[in-house]
Amino acid sequence: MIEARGLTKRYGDKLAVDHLSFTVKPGQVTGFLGPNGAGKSTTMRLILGLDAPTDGSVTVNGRPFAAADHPMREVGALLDAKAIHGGRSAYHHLLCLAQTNDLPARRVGEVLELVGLTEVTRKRSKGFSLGMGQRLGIAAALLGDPRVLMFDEPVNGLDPEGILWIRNLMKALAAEGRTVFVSSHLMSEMEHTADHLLVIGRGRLIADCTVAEFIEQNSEQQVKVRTPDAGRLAELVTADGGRVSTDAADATTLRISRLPLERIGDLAFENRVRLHELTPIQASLEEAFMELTKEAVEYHAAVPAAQRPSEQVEA
Ligand SMILES: Nc1ncnc2c1ncn2[C@@H]1O[C@H](COP(=O)(O)OP(=O)(O)OP(=O)(O)O)[C@@H](O)[C@H]1O
Repeated sequence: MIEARGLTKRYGDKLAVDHLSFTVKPGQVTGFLGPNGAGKSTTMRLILGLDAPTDGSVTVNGRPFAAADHPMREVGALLDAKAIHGGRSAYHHLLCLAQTNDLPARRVGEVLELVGLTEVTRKRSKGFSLGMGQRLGIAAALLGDPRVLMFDEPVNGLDPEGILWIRNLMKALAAEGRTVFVSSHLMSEMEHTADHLLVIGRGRLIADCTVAEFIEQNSEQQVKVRTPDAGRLAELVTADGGRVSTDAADATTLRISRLPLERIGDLAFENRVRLHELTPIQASLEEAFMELTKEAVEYHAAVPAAQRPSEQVEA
């Protein structure tokens, strides 16, 4: 369990973390989401005692982590996978960590097997691919068999097989009753991995809920309609209180919100508008996240006009 109360970190004029209060519970994967610069890494560093808060507090299993007697047995963290001594083999890197943390040497072999690095245990980590480095970082996090695990952007730069592996590992660790806290700016990834979400923007907490609640609260249900009579249907839907957007590249397809799918079908039937498709669209976590954090993004890129989504026809 991780508990933050009024956690605040200021760097000069910059309020990187702004009065964050949250609880990360065991037995589930908690995704820590936010756009670039939102304060995720700073929060993780504060949890681990690598930085001191300007105000507020954070505890791991009821105590500040800096006070832990056996840190690696309490928390396993993957913050920067590249922060390893490249000249050492995977085996020696982990052995060194085990010895300095009073952990049995047999754990080294166990975690190497768990992360699938048994074949390269004697190889210098300098020659490791990004994915192998990530696995080695995770092996180090698991060395002390901790109840709390923290991963900062663990899938960055990984191939689909590596992403799937990390996803399944995190779920398995949570199913064992551990606390799993994972940061990402990849919404699509969290959608498949996290049970619970904490979303921050500009250092502030903007959502603390399940994935399903997050999508429901932050996005509109839409309906995709394909019809050879799109102009007529758009008029009917708009007159009935619906909101229509069209795709500049495909004049026969409409996206409709604010009207139930059944009502759209009835309107088409009553007015002899032929439909070729009528599909409900569940907004993805990515879309819900963009909607929620659009005010909290630090740096906006200009979008060329041709790439902007459709034009809106308001009711
Ligand atoms: N040591 C530091 N000195 C000054 N400013 C800092 C420092 N560390 C972080 N910041 C600033 O604090 C803010 C939060 O940064 P942080 O790295 O925690 O965000 P993040 O959510 O992890 O971002 P990203 O997804 O890009 O990694 C940023 O504006 C960053 O520039």
